Amino acid sequence: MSGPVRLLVVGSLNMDLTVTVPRLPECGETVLGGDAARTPGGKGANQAVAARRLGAEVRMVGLVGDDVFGDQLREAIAAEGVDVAGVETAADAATGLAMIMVRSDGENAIAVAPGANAALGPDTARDAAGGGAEKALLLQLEIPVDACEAAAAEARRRGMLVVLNAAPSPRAVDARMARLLRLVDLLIVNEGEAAALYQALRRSPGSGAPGHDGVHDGLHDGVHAGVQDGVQAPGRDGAAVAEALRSLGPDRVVVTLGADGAAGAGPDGTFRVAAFPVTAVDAVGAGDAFCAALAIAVADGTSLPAAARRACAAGALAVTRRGAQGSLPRAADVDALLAGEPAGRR
Ligand SMILES: Nc1ncnc2c1ncn2[C@@H]1O[C@H](COP(=O)(O)OP(=O)(O)OP(=O)(O)O)[C@@H](O)[C@H]1O
Repeated sequence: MSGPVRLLVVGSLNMDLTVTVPRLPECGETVLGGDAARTPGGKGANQAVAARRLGAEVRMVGLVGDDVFGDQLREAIAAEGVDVAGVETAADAATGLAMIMVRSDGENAIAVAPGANAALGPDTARDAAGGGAEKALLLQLEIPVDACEAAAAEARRRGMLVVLNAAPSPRAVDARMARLLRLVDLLIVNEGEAAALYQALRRSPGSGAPGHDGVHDGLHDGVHAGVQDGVQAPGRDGAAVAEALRSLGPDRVVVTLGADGAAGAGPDGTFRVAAFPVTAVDAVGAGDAFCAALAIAVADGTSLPAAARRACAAGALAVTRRGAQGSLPRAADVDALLAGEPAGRR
């Protein structure tokens, strides 16, 4: 490796308010929970911290509100060593807020109030991508799509690797989302996000997406239904779905499959990566650790399957600990798990 990978994250910062619950409430129901916690989060900030802990040099660009949460978020990621010069304060906006419920088996449900994140404009995003010497740009969908598009276009013009974690799930692939996807080199989605994009792909005429055989398959051998907002995942397996999603633009696509690992597709074909067996405590942060690890490894020239294996190790370690940023593993932890040391020894 020729020094640390330099990564730019243009994305969200949220304060996470987390309550542990014995089960996730039904509509109209109140469930009495246990401990509550207030911790720094937001997919952008989480992935920035994850990448930093995994050894990258990271610059974050985003917006917080003019309030105490905003100051706390900026301080939290600065304390991790992330460059926060591009994290600005939006006047007249509250800091983004995420309400998280975590079930005892680690599964979660989340509602986000975007606040200042929604005010991040395309000019700021474009300037961010044009103003550094990073090798890769890492984006998520907790900021406006036109900001992502502006950053991605500029990053691509500069020859950077453009990575998009299409989370939270896009509700529709409208013209702007379609344009963004065509600017992306590496797309990372979980099962629900993959299902939503796949459905959109199949609805578009002449998409070339494989047909549905009438069986309500999950993304991976029928283990999970892959349902998000009523959308049924139609593919037979994650690798086939990843391959189909390449027709949206990204050359490389990786689908995360929770406790079943990940699947992907690239110019060299499709692959599956098994999950590392761990005791799940809290799934929050797994996706963020995975995305950061994958982006760094691919930016560093690692093959996609090997990068996905490393990312699975990072994701597995994140589920063994509570919280979002607090649960993110360090490079040495990932190296140890890849070398066969059981998770939790560190
Ligand atoms: N229970 C688990 N055991 C082992 N590895 C896991 C487990 N859950 C997640 N992972 C790892 O983390 C990766 C990301 O997890 P997942 O597919 O749940 O993403 P996500 O839905 O984006 O997560 P998040 O809940 O953080 O938003 C998986 O591909 C897998 O490698």
